[in-house]
Amino acid sequence: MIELRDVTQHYGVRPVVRSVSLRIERGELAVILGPNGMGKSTLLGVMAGVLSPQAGSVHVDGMLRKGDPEEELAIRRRCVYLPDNLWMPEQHTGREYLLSVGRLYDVHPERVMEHADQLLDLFDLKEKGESPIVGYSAGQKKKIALCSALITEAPILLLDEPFSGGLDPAGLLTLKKVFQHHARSKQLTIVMTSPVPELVEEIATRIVIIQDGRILAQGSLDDLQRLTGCRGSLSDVLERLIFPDTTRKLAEYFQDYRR
Ligand SMILES: Nc1ncnc2c1ncn2[C@@H]1O[C@H](COP(=O)(O)OP(=O)(O)OP(=O)(O)O)[C@@H](O)[C@H]1O
Repeated sequence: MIELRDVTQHYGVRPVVRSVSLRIERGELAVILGPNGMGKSTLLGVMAGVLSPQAGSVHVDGMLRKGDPEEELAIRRRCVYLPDNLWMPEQHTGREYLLSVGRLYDVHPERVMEHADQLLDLFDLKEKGESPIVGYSAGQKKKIALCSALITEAPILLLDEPFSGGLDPAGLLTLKKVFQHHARSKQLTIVMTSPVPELVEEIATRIVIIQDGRILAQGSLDDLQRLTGCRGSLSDVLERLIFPDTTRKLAEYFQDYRR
């Protein structure tokens, strides 16, 4: 379980996350959704402990984030955080990287070996996994980064834009199915950011819509549809909530274009 209590995060004097309170239960697949620059990655960074909020607190399974050093260590063992642009040791092969991350998280060596094979196969990296990461395409690097989060078998995954970075349709589908399975069957808590509703609509059990660093609305798609009175897709719901002017602006633009 992850709980944020009245969290505020500034860059310099500028508040980017403003008084956010949020509770995500075990087994939930929560998506922080909103337009670019609204504070999604910052909010995730606060949950991950890479940023220290100026006000408020973060609790993971009842332990205070960045409080007692032993509790912080226990939290780090339970959480894996994947930033959008993960640094990876590019001279090593994808397989070597996965094995070292698995060891770091104390996964049994035999299990790590077996799981690395399965993940490389699942994401079509069986051959590529044997060569240095430096020679991977952008999508292949993204896949290895995602595999490195999965190989930890950590119960809490914090993922910044896991669906971005050039994943192919097979990669996107695989990732969605893996996330759904892990949340439902293994009761993993998965929190991810995304600016694109279409990519997360079918898997999110909770959608947290962020605008200007505040939670505008949250709940299941059903909840958000009820709130907005819109029975359409998540994209339609988001348009009602955040982009009510988009259709008008497009009409005006095309009108001007014809002149
Ligand atoms: N290190 C930083 N220093 C100063 N300002 C920052 C820093 N990181 C982000 N910001 C600013 O904070 C705001 C929120 O950024 P953030 O990356 O959290 O948004 P986001 O919703 O994740 O955006 P995107 O969808 O584009 O990834 C933006 O205006 C951004 O310019």
